[in-house]
Amino acid sequence: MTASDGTIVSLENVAKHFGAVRALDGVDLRVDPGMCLGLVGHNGAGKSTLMNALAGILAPDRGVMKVHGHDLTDRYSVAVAGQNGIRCVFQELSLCPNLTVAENARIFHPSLTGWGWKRRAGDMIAGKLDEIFPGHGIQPDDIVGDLSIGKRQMVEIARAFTVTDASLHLVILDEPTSSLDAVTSKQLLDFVRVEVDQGLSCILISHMLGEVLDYCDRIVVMKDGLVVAARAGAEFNRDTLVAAMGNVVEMEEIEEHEAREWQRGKTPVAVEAKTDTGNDWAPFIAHKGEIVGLAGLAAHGQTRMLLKIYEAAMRGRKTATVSGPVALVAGDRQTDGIFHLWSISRNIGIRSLRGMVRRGLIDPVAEAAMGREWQDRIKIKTPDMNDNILSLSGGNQQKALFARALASDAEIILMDDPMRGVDVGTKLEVYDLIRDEAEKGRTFLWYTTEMDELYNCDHTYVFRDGAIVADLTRKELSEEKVLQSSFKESA
Ligand SMILES: Nc1ncnc2c1ncn2[C@@H]1O[C@H](COP(=O)(O)OP(=O)(O)OP(=O)(O)O)[C@@H](O)[C@H]1O
Repeated sequence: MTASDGTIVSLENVAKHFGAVRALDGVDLRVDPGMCLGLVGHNGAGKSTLMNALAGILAPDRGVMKVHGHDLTDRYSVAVAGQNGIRCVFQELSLCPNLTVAENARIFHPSLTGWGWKRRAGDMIAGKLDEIFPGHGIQPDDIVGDLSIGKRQMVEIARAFTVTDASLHLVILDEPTSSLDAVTSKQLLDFVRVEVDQGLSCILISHMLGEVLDYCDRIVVMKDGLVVAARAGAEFNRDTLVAAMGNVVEMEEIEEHEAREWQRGKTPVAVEAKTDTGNDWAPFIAHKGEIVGLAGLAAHGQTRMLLKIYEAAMRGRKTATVSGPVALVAGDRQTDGIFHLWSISRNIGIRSLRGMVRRGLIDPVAEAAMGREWQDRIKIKTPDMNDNILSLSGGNQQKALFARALASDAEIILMDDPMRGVDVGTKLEVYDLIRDEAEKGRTFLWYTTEMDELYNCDHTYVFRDGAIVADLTRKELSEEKVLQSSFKESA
């Protein structure tokens, strides 16, 4: 059932307020069949709110929502979106962690009933995973909560593209590659392109501007709840896109990967560890003041190494040698990072409580002062730091986790893919902050799925199958070398 103009969805003048925050301030958006639409904007610009409205999760305060030309404003809901072939892959993944991969797939398909439904659901999701992510290594009977965040993201994406009886018209992908490595991200984006060429439509929300520029037919830029630019993808380049987002960063800054002066071994060892495999090409060593990268395909032992070091420092385990207090910026912020019931300020201050306790109680003035300082330093977008942490956009929650680690007394900071969902302007500021703190003697161990971020590191260990397979200096580092090491024996 398609209206005469062929549009899948059109939103007119859609607004949504959360108290004083105008998350959407009158947005128009239109998606046509066979279109990959890129949606970009700074953290808190309103992208996820707009997509939540489109997925039927949030009811707008005003505006018109039309699907296939029909005005559904008054009766729009998740069920109506689903019936009209609109699905969403959420930034904060929506899988049930206690169910298997197959059972999670079944949730989207009520028609999968009767004898053998589990096997059929398993075959369906396995087939889609094979199609999108060949070599994914996920089994239909895996419990979702046991999977790494990258694999969970893959399951959530594959599930969104499964089809049984109802047809699929539009898949909204909210930062789908944020936990995927370069190889898996490309598999997904190539798949999306094929689907779009066959008539499906996708909305791709991403802070990876290269992805949006390379894969989207049309790009819409949001700023402070408004659409500020909407043009054919080919009419943008990185400069004009960054400028449209309202970022004051210059392109040279983004591309500048100038190595800092660093002589390895001139400072004492801060961390020494080995993987469990016994196959390491080099021991894992970080010196005081060093920025050490952890690279390779996702879930090849990088997070395990960070947790091993964390446990050695926090619980006195002999799994690694650590010279001082550590703080961890968790990669899976919903599960391991934020305290969901607490305010933003308390979430930041929790790692520094010792310095804030007066007569056995947390000093609210000190806590608020720390919150305000970090709000200014890394621009956490909120009207009130006493608001609940969940009132922040995804990228702003991630900034709060950064602030927690940097505000603490930790001499060693472990970062597990810490820039998930952080916008381009903030990233550059955080990179500078990390450099400054390293100059002052802090040690950073930085696992990242973003190749470009490794250029901020003094040297980089590449992991494969749980072992260290290469140790690249800043000068030796290249995407090709990291990929080579990720697939071959050593580099
Ligand atoms: N449930 C909520 N309660 C209060 N404020 C909210 C809520 N959800 C979103 N907001 C606010 O609305 C604004 C837009 O948030 P949204 O999540 O849409 O941004 P975004 O563009 O998706 O950001 P990011 O790139 O960080 O994911 C932000 O200022 C955010 O703090």
